[in-house]
Amino acid sequence: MTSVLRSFLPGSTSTTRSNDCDDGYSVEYSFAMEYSGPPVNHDIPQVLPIDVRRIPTAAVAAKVLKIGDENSSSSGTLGFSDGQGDSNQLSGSSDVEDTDDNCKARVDYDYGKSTADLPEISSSEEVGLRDCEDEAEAPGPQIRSPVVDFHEFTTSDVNSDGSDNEPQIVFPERPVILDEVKGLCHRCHRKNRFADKEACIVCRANYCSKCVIRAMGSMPEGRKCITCIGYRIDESRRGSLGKTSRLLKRILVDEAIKHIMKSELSCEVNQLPPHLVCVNEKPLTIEELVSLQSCPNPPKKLRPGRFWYDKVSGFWGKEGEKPSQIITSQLTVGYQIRQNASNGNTNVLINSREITKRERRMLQIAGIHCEGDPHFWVTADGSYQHEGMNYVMGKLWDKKRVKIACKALSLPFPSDVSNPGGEEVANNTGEVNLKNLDRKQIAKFLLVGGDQSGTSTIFKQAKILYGVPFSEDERENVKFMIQRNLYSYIGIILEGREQFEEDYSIEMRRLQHIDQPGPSEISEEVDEQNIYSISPRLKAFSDWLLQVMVSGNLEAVFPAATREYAPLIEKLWKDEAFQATYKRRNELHKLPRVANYFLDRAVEISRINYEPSEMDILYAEGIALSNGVASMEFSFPILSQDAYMESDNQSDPILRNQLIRVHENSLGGNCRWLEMFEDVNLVMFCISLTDYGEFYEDATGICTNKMLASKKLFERIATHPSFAQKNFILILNKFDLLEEKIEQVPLSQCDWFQDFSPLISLHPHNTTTPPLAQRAFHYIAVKFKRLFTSLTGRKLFVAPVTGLEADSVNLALRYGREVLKWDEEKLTFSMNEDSVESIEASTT
Ligand SMILES: Nc1nc2c(ncn2[C@@H]2O[C@H](COP(=O)(O)OP(=O)(O)OP(=O)(O)O)[C@@H](O)[C@H]2O)c(=O)[nH]1
Ligand SMILES: [Mg+2]
Repeated sequence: MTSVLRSFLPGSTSTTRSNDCDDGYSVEYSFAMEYSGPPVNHDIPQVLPIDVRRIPTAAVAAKVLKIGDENSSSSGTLGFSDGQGDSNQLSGSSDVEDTDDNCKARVDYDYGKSTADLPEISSSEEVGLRDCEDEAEAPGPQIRSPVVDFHEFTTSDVNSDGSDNEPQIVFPERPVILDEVKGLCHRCHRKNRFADKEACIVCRANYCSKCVIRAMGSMPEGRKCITCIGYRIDESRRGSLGKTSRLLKRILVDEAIKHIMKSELSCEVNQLPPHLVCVNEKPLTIEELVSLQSCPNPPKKLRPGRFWYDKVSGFWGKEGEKPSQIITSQLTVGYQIRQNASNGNTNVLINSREITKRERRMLQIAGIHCEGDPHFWVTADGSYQHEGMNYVMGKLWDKKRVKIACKALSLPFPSDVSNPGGEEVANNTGEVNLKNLDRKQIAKFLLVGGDQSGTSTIFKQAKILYGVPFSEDERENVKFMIQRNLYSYIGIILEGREQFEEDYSIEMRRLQHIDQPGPSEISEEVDEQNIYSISPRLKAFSDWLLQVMVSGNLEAVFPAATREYAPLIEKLWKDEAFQATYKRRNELHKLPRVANYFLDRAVEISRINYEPSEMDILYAEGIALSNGVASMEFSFPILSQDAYMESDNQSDPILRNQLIRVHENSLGGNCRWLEMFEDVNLVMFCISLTDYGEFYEDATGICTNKMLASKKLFERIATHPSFAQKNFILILNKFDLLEEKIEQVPLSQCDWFQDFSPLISLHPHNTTTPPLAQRAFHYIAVKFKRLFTSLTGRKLFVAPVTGLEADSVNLALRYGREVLKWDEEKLTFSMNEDSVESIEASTT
């Protein structure tokens, strides 16, 4: 039987179009295409209005391309009819061959302008047929265009899987056309290898920009030659469905492209034929395919083929191969999984499937014993147990080592561990996805240390460094703490003033007594001359403050009393006696070093409207902000100086880190709360380098060296079962203070450091020997390294730090990140070696 192609051309029926699409043509025409016919099972007639640009000379509205069931008897004949119903028969075209009773075609164009303005359109081009004239002129080999070959629609096209389901229509296939000459347009046969071409997604025939619209019409099923409409796409082109091309962008307006791409993706005939996807040996029905493709975590780039699916765990793979993906579990697709679905030969079963060697290796890395041919039951969340036992042994996906192992062994790992099925991903916005990403990649650092070791300083420094803002509450708390501390520093100075005043009086009296031994008027005179004496009002304030401090009520009085006493601080600051004492503040041993930083701005800080700067917050000492447990998330910014580093070493801002600071006191007796932190990746243990020369009296009155106390805490944490496999970095903090202290206080103050005997150069200008502080640091570091190795058999990393210096803290934290990276690389490397070995062993 013959299909009839009809061109409906009002006014002019068979003109030849010079199909120039040069730039500069801005005339648009629109046309619609309607197609109906049995091979295409369209419920709705496809009428697609399309704006086409750059069609020469006139505004043309070509509309309605219709393939209908007319003239079914005219074999080898093209029928054209004009708008008035006249028809022109173009017979003898051997290119036209109809094999389908049911196929009908009519091509109608409606030009909105007078014939003078019309482009010339050849009779056959609307349906993508070879233009005889073009062919005659066309250079190069004369390749004949594909024949119009409508598929015979038979009952065999109705696919039935034997189930009760409705029979499914199987769309016909068309052989692809393999051009022998590259760069040839299939319609005009002009050759230009460099010009963009558009290929038919069914037969792969290429068309140049001049011919594409003529060959493909309004593209109701996307980029198909008109003769390929109703045919299944070439599966190798599935990946490009819906992705527009440069050529289309050049010749069509955005709206039209959008429309075509939408149709290309959504029209029924272009969908993956369900019967070609076989899951657990069962060809899918359309319903099964839809449920598979619309599940929250569908198989990626699904193509026709044979697959296996473990519906309990969600593992998915090609038949005879290892799993390639974890899709949503519990989908009702396919038969029961076969034991040899993935061609495993390990005698280890997961959900009735014998797993592959790689999977067994992954289980071993996860610490799961695979001896004795075990049968495991693994659910979608990674919970695993021995088959038949009601005891969950653990969760695969919670183990970091498993993630690394899967990466190294090219095994799938759930994209979102907390939700392996991906339900949330499907329902939520990008914000949630970002959170998931963060959760996935976060590296946790636990910063822990003893009293005054500097953990809160390092924590605050990290906040400032990585732009993690202090909250309003934190700022307010620190403000009050700084103001309270200020009063305590002033109290210490006032206490010192009393002492200096008394010392001064005694000295003056002694001197005057030497000059004029005699009665008591002298003492009154001495008191008046005492440079450390203050006015009665300030004296009253001083007495009150010292009293508050002695009674331990400073916290109760301040910050409430700040407003009231701020003016007095200003007065005090101007007072000569106070200033004289302040000048001698180095003699006041109770005054912390950091006090200088705040006392220099005492008047400003005591004001009610004082706002602490980030530096103030950093320097603030006392119980606030990071008292107890504090946590922050951050990422390392890529620094410009990193540019010369290998790209691998550059920190990726997407990689998130979490710094958790915890003080010894928050760990409870025997550090029993430490197990709360068992999921951290790195422990940063902080010790103050000045501890070696400091002592404290415990509750029983025994004097203990602080370094030994820190050592004890270190031992306890290093050997804690929760941290048995963790990386450790020892932060030796307050290096700046060590530099000063080591010159005055020998390291041997601490019993553990008795054998520190650095060679001291006799030459004062010797520059080859490192400074004493450096050697002391090195010595302490080695002491701790040996201790750690003896306790754990592992390696300890050590970093010198000055908590008050940003660079120093930055380096230490980046060092931590590097340690984690090395660890991951080491693991990956060892696993790769192992897997290569095991794969080699299995193949030999
Ligand atoms: N000079 C100097 N001072 C430091 C350094 N690190 C911390 N400090 C100071 O040492 C004191 C104690 O530091 P913190 O960070 O509060 O110590 P901590 O670990 O929080 O200990 P607690 O305060 O007992 O909780 C503060 O006054 C800090 O300003 C440092 O590297 N150099
Ligand atoms: Mg502190």
